[in-house]
Amino acid sequence: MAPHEVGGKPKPKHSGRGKQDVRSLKRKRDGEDIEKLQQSIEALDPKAEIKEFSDLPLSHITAKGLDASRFTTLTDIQSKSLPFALKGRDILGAAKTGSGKTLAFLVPVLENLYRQKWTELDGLGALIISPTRELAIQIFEVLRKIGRYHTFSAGLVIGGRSLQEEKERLGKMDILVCTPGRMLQHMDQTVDFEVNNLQMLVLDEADRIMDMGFQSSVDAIVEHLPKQRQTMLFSATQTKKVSDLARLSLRDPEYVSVHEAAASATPTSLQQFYVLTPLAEKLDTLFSFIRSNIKAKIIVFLSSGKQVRFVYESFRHLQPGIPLLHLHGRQKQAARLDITSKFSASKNSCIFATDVVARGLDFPAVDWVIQLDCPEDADTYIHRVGRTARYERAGKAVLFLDPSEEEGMLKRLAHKKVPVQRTKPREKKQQSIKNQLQNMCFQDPELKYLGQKAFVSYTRSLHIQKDKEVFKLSEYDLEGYAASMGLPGAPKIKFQKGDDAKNVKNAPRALLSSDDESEAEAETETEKTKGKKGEVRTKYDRMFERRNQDVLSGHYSKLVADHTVGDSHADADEDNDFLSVKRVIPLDDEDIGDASTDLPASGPAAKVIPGIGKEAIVIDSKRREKLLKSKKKLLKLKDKGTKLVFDAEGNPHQMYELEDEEDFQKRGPAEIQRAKFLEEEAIRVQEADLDDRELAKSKKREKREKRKAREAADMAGSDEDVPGLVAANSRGQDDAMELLASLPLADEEEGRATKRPKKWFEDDSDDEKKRSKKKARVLEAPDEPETLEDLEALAAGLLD
Ligand SMILES: Nc1ncnc2c1ncn2[C@@H]1O[C@H](COP(=O)(O)OP(=O)(O)OP(=O)(O)O)[C@@H](O)[C@H]1O
Repeated sequence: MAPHEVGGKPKPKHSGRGKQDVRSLKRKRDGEDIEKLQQSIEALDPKAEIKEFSDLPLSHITAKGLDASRFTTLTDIQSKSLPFALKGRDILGAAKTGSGKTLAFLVPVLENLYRQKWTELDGLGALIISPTRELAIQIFEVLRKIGRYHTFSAGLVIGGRSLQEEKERLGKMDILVCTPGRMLQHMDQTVDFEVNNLQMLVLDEADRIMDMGFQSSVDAIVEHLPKQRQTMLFSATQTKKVSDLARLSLRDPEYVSVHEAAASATPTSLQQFYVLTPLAEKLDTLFSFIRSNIKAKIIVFLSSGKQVRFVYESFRHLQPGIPLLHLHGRQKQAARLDITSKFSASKNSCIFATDVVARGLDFPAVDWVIQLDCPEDADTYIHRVGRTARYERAGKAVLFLDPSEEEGMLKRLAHKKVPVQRTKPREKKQQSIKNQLQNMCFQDPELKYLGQKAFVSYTRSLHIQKDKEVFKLSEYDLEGYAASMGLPGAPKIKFQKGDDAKNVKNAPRALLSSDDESEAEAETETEKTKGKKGEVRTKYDRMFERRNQDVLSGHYSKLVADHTVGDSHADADEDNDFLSVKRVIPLDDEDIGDASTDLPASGPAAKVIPGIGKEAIVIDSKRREKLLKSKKKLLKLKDKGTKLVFDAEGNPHQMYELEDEEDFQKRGPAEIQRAKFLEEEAIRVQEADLDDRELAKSKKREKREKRKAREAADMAGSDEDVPGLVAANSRGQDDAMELLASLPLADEEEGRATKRPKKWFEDDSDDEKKRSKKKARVLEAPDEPETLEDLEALAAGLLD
């Protein structure tokens, strides 16, 4: 949480009695102010046409904050809802994107608490719920700006920080801006978090909160709150669903829907177009568009985080000449904040984003909103285009439609009063990036893999769309799309029945399997680690829950086989795959040389691939790959090498070469030659044996003589003493007993071992393990080291 004193102005210092006088005077004056304010509010005609903030009965500190933030004139939604909200009425507010809804609820929050002289001793006064972290941060920033002269403390509860730290500060807050999941976690877990006194509840982007899978969280939050309170719901696309009202226990709410009678549901300063581009051409069209708008600020919406990552990564390589950014829910919070502020600050850049993250965000001066993947419904369309043409600024939006989507989507947009007109990309500006993408995917397996995942997630999103009049899966050219992404084929996908696009897409991340892309924000720590019944789910549990586990592995093995060996034998056992990507690597010397890149594997996975004549290796697990990063293991796989002998002319020969058959015959029958060879060799061995014996004898003799000489020298320099103590004295020990005393006794050794202070992380079993390890090591050491490994083992034992 980022706690913050909303009003942070230093108070003037006074001393003694003077200080008390000033305080009581101030209190009296504030009391009068508040009383006057209250009267003005009661007298306020909520239907009066109010144009300026200065015409509203606001406290001087809120007025000063608004003025300092340069807010003077009211927007439509502010002018229509503020009088009711200031009077404490429940509000159901709907207004177009970028029309100033944030101030429409923040001003009443500050004012109504101020008039009640709210302090932290009263507990939490207002709770503002937002569907996404980014939007919550944005609301909090506006609150800080306009509330800078107030003395309320306000906090952000959006997750991503230490729960404990948040817990400690929660009790001191007057106003909280939060995402639903994290808030609920605190309500359930934080002991002294007092919400019984809450005065105001605000739901920004209420329709989104409701259909993003947060219903149950919101229900649970509302259950903790007192029934007597003011509730305000704001959204760009208002629904008057009775069920929603019942759930939030709104009391006689005022419907403020400023643009209901307007000719369009989108700002009039927004120009909206659509282009018909078959799926297989949309990346080309997008790239051409970006290339010809490199001085603009562009947002491109895609259907999933994987799509976002693939398009971002591949376009980055293509360098269109404009800074590229990407934003999706799988990014870490800090990275997301960094990206949003970079995009906000930039004059020209292009950001690829998913819906959930970018919803409600107020990026200044966006020129273009591009919808590369068709939105799931007209409301999503409205939210997306709402990122441009905000607060009286101009903006343009382009929707990319596959011919099969055209009729259905245009019908939906017309129904929601969204005026779009068809436009065509200029032929001569159109350029194809298909070949480049193919090259890139061929050279960079990571990118190809990303492309495959993006393809799968996109296709799946089409499958789970509810509106089958718009999304007709069989009519898309999916093979063509895969090819346009640079993939050598379309991965096969098994679809699950009964998936609901909105639920899957908007459900909190934790509720989905890790393969699903969702950017919903209400991820709680408990949800993250625990399953439905509260049991802890491990990485492996999640792995087993994944759908379409073999989609990519099967496809990938095929690709690799096609590309690397041109033979399908490589994936003969692909049916046994478990989400594994096999890489087939021909085993030649260069491959072995570069152990850091593609490593061949040993063991059962090694196969001879027909067609290349060499042993090739299938890497089917990370563990195997890691194991093989040892040069020693690699050497085993390498050819052993052959010993050569050189003749007088310096020509190399094998140690044993077959001699010419005719020469051999000339020397007589084979049997006689063999007997002769054996006789000669026996004589040679006998001679060699004599030499060896002679050598051994002379060595023994030499040793004996040396020992005698040493003993004679010792006898000459010592007293008549006990021979056993000679060695001790010869090492410079004055008293032989000293040496003996310093040696441990057999049972003392054991005693000392038990007395040895234990390291805090050791336990008895560790000791035992160590001891048995030592024993095992000694036993394992071979009597006579034969190989390099034996020598190493022996050396390791000696060092111990
Ligand atoms: N009275 C005002 N005077 C000048 N600028 C304003 C005023 N009210 C709001 N704005 C500006 O208009 C922009 C849009 O405001 P805001 O984000 O509140 O819109 P919104 O209706 O909540 O949009 P969305 O539905 O997309 O979330 C902001 O940049 C804000 O600073």
